Amino acid sequence: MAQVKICGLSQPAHVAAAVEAGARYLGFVFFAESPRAVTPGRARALGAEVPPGVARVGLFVDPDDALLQAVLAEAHLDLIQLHGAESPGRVADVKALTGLPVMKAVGLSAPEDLPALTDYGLVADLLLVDAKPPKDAVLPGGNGLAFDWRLLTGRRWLRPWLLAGGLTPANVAEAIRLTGARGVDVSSGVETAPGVKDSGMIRDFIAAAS
Ligand SMILES: O=C(O)c1ccccc1NCC(=O)[C@H](O)[C@H](O)COP(=O)(O)O
Repeated sequence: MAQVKICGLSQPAHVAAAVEAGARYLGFVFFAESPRAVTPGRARALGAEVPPGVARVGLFVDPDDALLQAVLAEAHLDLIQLHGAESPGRVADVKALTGLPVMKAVGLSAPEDLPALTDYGLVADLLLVDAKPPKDAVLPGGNGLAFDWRLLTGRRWLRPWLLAGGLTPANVAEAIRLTGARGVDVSSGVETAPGVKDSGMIRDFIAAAS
């Protein structure tokens, strides 16, 4: 079974559905422009009853130190996800500042994008291999866009990685088969509208990734 991250959670029922179905990672978005954004207090409450072995992931986009410190002062997080244009040096700085492992998202659309996975693999603890967002996108992730999974054929990186981008209950099994991913991440593929998760879709996604 691939490990599953359900990203952009904001409601207790959806956290419960994800945990009961076997999610390994729960993502909370700290990016104001996102329809999935939560406050640190909300994330703290959502993560309060999470059992050991399920990681609470804080998703940030080019955060400054003050934001990271403010969120961590209130919310209990186990992992930081950086989903902006953070450099490898900034990834290392965030690890040092927070004392938490960092997952770096890398957007792919063409073979030229692949070397970034090697560069970030030197500093990040985990990699999130996502679709590169369109140039006019408001959000750098969570857009429901897939990339050509064949780009990953035969590739290996220095760190464990999760596949993301346009995954749904209907396509995740095929995505895992084609890429060999041992972890998958979904946001809009388990929603009925932007930011509105669906417990049944969460369960279906995790079952299909098994
Ligand atoms: O989900 C968001 O709103 C978001 C906002 C800003 C940066 C990243 C964001 N999501 C990133 C994720 O981790 C998504 O799960 C990943 O990009 C896949 O999204 P989707 O294609 O919608 O499943």
